[in-house]
Amino acid sequence: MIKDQELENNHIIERQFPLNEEIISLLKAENWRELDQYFLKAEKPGGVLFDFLKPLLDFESIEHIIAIRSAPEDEDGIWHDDGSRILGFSLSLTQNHAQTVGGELRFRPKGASDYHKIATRPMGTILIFKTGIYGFEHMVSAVTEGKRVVIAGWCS
Ligand SMILES: O=C(O)CCC(=O)C(=O)O
Ligand SMILES: [Fe+2]
Repeated sequence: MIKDQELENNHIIERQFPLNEEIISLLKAENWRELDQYFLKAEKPGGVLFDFLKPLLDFESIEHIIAIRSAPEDEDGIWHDDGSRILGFSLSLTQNHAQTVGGELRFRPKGASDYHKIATRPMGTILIFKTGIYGFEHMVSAVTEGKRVVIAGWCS
């Protein structure tokens, strides 16, 4: 059950997630392994990410991946709905978002021709959105300049 009124009404919302020095130094060092470990802990009950998302809806577990897209080899993603997950999120860890072109998150009711688009967000911004369970789908467009780094994840 969704508990956040803004998420309920708007289907996709943007919040600021508190990033600490540890995350920022791991990012600068491109230490993806340790960064992944950090979020494995953060997404467990009592962890910072779990507790951050908890007020928004009822869920039991979180999974994540570190998704990196960079020009020029990047390609458009495909429309998808995150399957049986009840919520999707995309936490930007993009350090130079002003120099990053493309990498839009596109979001729409399944099969609609029009979509809502959100350019690559600054580091610390988290987009939280409804999945196919609620009749929505999303995709990420190709990064045509720069590099986009996000923690993409799902609540179940
Ligand atoms: O890269 C993103 O912002 C979202 C990625 C995504 O939708 C997914 O991995 O399911
Ligand atoms: Fe997704």
